[in-house]
Order: sequence, then C-alpha cells, then structure tokens
Amino acid sequence: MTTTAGPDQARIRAAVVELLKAIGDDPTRDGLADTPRRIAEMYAEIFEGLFYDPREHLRVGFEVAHDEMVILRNIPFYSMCEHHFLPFHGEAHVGYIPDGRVVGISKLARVVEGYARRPQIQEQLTSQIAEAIQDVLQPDGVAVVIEAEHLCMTMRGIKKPGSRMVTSAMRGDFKNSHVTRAEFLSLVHGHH
Ligand SMILES: Nc1nc2c(ncn2[C@@H]2O[C@H](COP(=O)(O)OP(=O)(O)OP(=O)(O)O)[C@@H](O)[C@H]2O)c(=O)[nH]1
Ligand SMILES: [Zn+2]
Repeated sequence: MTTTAGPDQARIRAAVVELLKAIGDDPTRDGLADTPRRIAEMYAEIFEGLFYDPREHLRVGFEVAHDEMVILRNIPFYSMCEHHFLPFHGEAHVGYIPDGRVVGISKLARVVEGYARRPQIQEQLTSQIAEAIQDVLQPDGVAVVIEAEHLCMTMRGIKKPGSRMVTSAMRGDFKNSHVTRAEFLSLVHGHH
C-alpha cells in the first residue's frame, strides 16, 4: 500500500548518531558514516504499518457462494519486539469462514504485514489480525495462529534458540465449535 506519511527521518538519524556515541563507538568512522541514514530508511520500511490502516486491504471483497473454511497458512512475517527492539519472526496461519463475502487471498497476507510492521508483541499482533478480519468481513468465524522465534530470547537474555512462541486468536465458529477449531488446526499443521 502506498503511504504518504512516514517516520521523521532527520530525527531518527540524529537519534542513531547519539546511540552510536552512547554505546561507545565513533559515528564519524568510515563504516558508520551512512548508518544513521540507512537505519532511518530501514525504519520507514519496517514500521510502515504505523502509517496506514491494514483494514483498508479488506475493503474490496466479492460475493461468492462459498461458506466453508478458507485458510492461508505459512505466511512468513518479520516484526519487531517492542520490549527490546529486536526482531521476532515466523509464520502466521489465517483462516475464516465467509458469510457470502470473500477477499482476494493476498489480502490476508497484507493484513498480517500491516500489523507486523510496527513495534509489537505477538499476542497483540495475533488479535489485531483476527479483529480486522472479523470487523470488516463479518464472517462466521476467524482463526489466527502465529508461531515465532523472538531474537530477544535467542541472541540475548535467556538464550533459547529454537524455542517458538505460539499464539492463537479464535472468533465466532472457531471459538464456539471444537470441531471447527480442530479442522482448522489439522489443516494448518497436518502437512508440514
Ligand atoms: N508475552 C510476550 N512477551 C514478550 C514478547 N516479546 C518479548 N517478550 C518478553 O517481554 C519480557 C520483558 O521482560 P523484562 O523483565 O521487562 O525485560 P528483560 O529483563 O530484558 O527480560 P529477559 O528477556 O527475561 O532478560 C521478557 O520476558 C520477554 O521474553 C511478546 O511478543 N509477547
Ligand atoms: Zn523482546
């Protein structure tokens, strides 16, 4: 999605110069000279979700007589842990049961991107995706499962590489029916 607004590049550049000084490095040395600019441009990209509403991706739908589960699984994503400003990354699995209205399947991945590209925690990322689909499409149910590795737990701190956090958000039929939820989970996890 094209965005007009974005983060304050000059302010990020100045902050990165300060940060480099504060960690005891020399921001004027060759290798670091362009680093403030690079980080400012990178933040514009990885935090672009702060500058638009991911729900907009779901506005263009179409009427289809399909009232069974639709799933997009293994959607890779990268987000930033808001506690440590380190990445967490993994896969999202998104399903819904249309009530007469469906969206282009790429839009589910775009919603994941829109909420991932912000300072985040995984629980909130999971529920924001579910809420957006529930609110805009008003389907009979929505299911979101996210599995991710947090670099704040692997490269620092407790240092447990390979551990993965799993979160889920279930709405409507997925919350109310064991059978529907089990079907979703077996479709998502059954064929790795
Ligand atoms: N629930 C949840 N916790 C997260 C997420 N990302 C990071 N955390 C946790 O946030 C917590 C922050 O805890 P603090 O004790 O304030 O920070 P810390 O001293 O750096 O913690 P340690 O990581 O245990 O060293 C840690 O337990 C992280 O593992 C997330 O997406 N969801
Ligand atoms: Zn963290």
